[in-house]
Amino acid sequence: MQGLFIQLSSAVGGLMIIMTLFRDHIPPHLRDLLEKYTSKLVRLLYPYIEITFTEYTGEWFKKSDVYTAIQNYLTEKATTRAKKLKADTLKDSQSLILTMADNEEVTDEFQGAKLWWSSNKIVPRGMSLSFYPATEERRFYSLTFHKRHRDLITDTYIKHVVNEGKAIALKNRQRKLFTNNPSDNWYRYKSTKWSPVVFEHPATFDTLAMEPKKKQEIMGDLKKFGEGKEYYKKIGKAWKRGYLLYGPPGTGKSTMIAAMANFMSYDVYDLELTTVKDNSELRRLLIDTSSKSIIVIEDIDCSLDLTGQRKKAKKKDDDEDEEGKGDPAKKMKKEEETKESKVTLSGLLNFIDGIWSACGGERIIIFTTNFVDKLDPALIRRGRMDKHIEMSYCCFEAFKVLVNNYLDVESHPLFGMIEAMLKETNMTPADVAENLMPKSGMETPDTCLRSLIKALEEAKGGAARKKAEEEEEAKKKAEEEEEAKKKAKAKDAAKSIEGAKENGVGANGKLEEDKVNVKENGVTN
Ligand SMILES: Nc1ncnc2c1ncn2[C@@H]1O[C@H](COP(=O)(O)OP(=O)(O)OP(=O)(O)O)[C@@H](O)[C@H]1O
Ligand SMILES: [Mg+2]
Repeated sequence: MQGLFIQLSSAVGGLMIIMTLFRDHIPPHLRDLLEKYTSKLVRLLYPYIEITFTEYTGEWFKKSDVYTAIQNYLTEKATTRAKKLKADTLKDSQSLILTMADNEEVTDEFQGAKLWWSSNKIVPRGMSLSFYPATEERRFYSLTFHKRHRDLITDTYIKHVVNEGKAIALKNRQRKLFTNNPSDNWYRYKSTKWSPVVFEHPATFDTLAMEPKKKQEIMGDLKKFGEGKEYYKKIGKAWKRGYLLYGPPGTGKSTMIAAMANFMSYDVYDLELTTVKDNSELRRLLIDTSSKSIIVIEDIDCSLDLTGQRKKAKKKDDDEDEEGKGDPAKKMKKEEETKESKVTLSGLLNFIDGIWSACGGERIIIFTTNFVDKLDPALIRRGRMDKHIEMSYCCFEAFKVLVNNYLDVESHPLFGMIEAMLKETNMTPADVAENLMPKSGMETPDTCLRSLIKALEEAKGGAARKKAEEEEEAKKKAEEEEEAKKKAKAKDAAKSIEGAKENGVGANGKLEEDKVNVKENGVTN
C-alpha cells in the first residue's frame, strides 16, 4: 500500500514538474484543466492536513494570542530539537530566549500521533501600505499531521498546545508587586489604582527555615489549589484560598509570602488598608486585581479595627459632635477624621465571601498578624481563612536550613549543643540568621556558630533574668494588694466602732475588744 502511494506520488510530482517546465507551451484552457485535476489528484493522494496560525489577527496591530502561545510552546521544543534557532525576547518575559528560526521545522508527538511544526514567513513583493507593525513580513506557523488524526488534533492537541504555551508564558513572565494608590489619585491622567514594581524577591521554600513536614504540607496545599480549577467548579466554590500567617515578629511571615508567590509564579498585591477610605473603595481595588495573584494584608490587627473598638471610637465622636454642634472648627476636624479608613470587618468579609471574590480566576488571600488572639473569630473561621499557619521560634530543623543557606554547612560538632539550646530558648529565625551571617568576611563557620551560641546563652540569661524580674514584680504587687486589703478592713472596723459609739453600745462589750485589736494590729479579724 505504501509502495503504491509512493509510486503515485512520484507520478503526480513528475506531472507537476512537466507542467511547470512547459507551462508557456500548453494552451491556456488545457493548462487550467490540467492544474484543476492535478490539485484534485494531489488532495486525493496526499494524506496530510495542514493548519496555519498567523501572527496577526484580523484586527489591526493585534497579535494573535494563539500564535504567541504556540511560539512559547515551540520555544521549549525548539531548544532541544531544532537545528536552527534565533535569540529573541518575548513580551513580558524575564530573559533572552531561543526560538525557532524561520523555515525551521520541529516534530512533536501527541497520544501516538506524529506532528510537524514549521515556522514560515512571507515577504510580500513590491511596496505597499501596511497596518502591520515594523516590517512587511507576515509570519505564521504551519502544523502538518496525518488526516486520520484530524479529530484528535483539532479537538484536543491544539487546546493542549495553547494551554501549555500560556502556562510557559506565565512561568517566564516578569512578575509584579503592586501597592494600592490613595483614591484621590485614581482618576488623574495615566493614574491607576495599583502601582507595580518588578517582583524579584529571592525567597523560596528551599531557603525558608521551617520544619520540613510543615513546609511540604504547605507546598502540597498550594499545588493542589493551583491545579484545582475543575475541582472548585465541581464543588461550586470560588477558586480562592485564604491563609492566615501568625507568629511573633521575625519568624518569617513576609518571607513565607514571597516564597509562596515564587512557588506559584503569582503576582503580589500588597494591600495597605489604612489608605482605603471605605468598603466600596476596597471592592473597587480588589476587583482590579488580576488572576493568579496573592492579595496580602499584613498586620491585619493593626490596619483594621477587629475588636469592636471602632464602634466605641465612633460613639465617642458622635458624643463630641453633639457637644460641639455648630462649631465650624470642630466640624472641619471631624470631616478630616472621617476621611480616614472606614473599611469595616463586614466589608472585608463581604469581599472574601461575596460574589466579587469569584471574579477573575484564581486568587490567594493572605492575612498576617503578630497577635492571633486579637482577631475577630468571624474573620479567621475556616472557609474564610482556610489554612492557619503558625510561624514559630526557630527549631533545630529550621536552624539547619539557615546554616546551610548562610554558611553552606550541613553538619558540625557544635550542632548538638545548639539543638539543646534552641529547645530551651526562644529565638526567632531572623535573630538566628543575623547571628549566623558573617560580618567582616574573616569569620569561619566555626566562629559564626560560636557567636550564635553566645547569643543563645545571652538570650537564655536574659530570659531567666526577665522571668525573675517578672516574678519579683508579681510578688511585690501581691504584697501591696494584701496590705491595701488590710488597711481597708481596718478602716471599716474603725468606722463601725465610731458608729457603735454613736448608737451607745456598751464600753466593755465586743466592740471594746475590736478597738484593742485595731490598736495593736491595725486590723480586726
Ligand atoms: N523562617 C525563616 N526562614 C528564613 N529566613 C527567615 C525566616 N524568618 C525570618 N527570616 C529572616 O528574617 C528576616 C525577617 O523576617 P520576616 O520579615 O519574614 O519576618 P515577619 O514574621 O514578617 O516579621 P514581622 O511580624 O515583623 O513582619 C527576613 O528578611 C529573613 O531574612
Ligand atoms: Mg512581616
